[in-house]
Amino acid sequence: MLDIESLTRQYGSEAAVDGLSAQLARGELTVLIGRSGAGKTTLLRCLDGLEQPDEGRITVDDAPLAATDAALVFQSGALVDGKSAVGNVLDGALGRKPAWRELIGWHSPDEKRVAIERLHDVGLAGYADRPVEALSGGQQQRVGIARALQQQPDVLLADEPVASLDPETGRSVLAVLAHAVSEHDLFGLVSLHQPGLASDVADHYLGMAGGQLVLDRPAAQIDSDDIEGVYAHE
Ligand SMILES: Nc1ncnc2c1ncn2[C@@H]1O[C@H](COP(=O)(O)OP(=O)(O)OP(=O)(O)O)[C@@H](O)[C@H]1O
Repeated sequence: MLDIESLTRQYGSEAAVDGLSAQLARGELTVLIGRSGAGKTTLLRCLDGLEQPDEGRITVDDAPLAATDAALVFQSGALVDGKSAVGNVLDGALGRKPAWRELIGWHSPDEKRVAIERLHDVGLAGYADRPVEALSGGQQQRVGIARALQQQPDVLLADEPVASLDPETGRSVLAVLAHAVSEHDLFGLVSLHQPGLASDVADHYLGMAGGQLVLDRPAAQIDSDDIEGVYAHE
């Protein structure tokens, strides 16, 4: 289990995440919903180690979660134009390598083989050498997922990864995320503004309002009133 215990992150006098406790199960995709400003991004950034909580803790099987255990897929993919798909995937793991390797961008043949496998995982086997700017938005998001997987995370996070995609493409990208989570037995947490897009692949839903948890339920027990209830909170 991944345990989030009484997590608080303050910005000045405002708590963006306010004493939130929740659990994620391994191999499951949890969808995080809530109105704009509810605290979803802040929670994801605390899990990714980009923000330090003011209070509370995050543990996996009782051990503190390290920043290197989590990988975050950004809304826009955050890819480097001019680089190939496989080059972008390889860069995903660079922060974990010695500084000299980061400087010259050196990758071992084994890392390159794994990066090609990650592209295969996300349905982009034939696109390794394609510059990322010559890929569609959905394909770019798949590269972003492969890039996160290259970091060999235990926790796969995604912050509104399908916000800029049409519904059908968004669904297919979420299916790729869900597949990666179950295939690699990860803890998966994805924030979404259109929860309906995840209805086929979500295992669990968390809802936030005003930094607090207002919904925590398995997908099998969710109905539209539950979802609307989250957005009804001020
Ligand atoms: N770096 C920051 N400095 C000050 N306040 C911040 C900062 N980041 C977020 N906040 C505030 O914290 C609250 C939660 O923001 P957050 O981005 O986590 O919400 P969100 O649910 O992800 O919203 P959205 O769906 O619009 O992305 C908001 O009131 C926001 O203004």
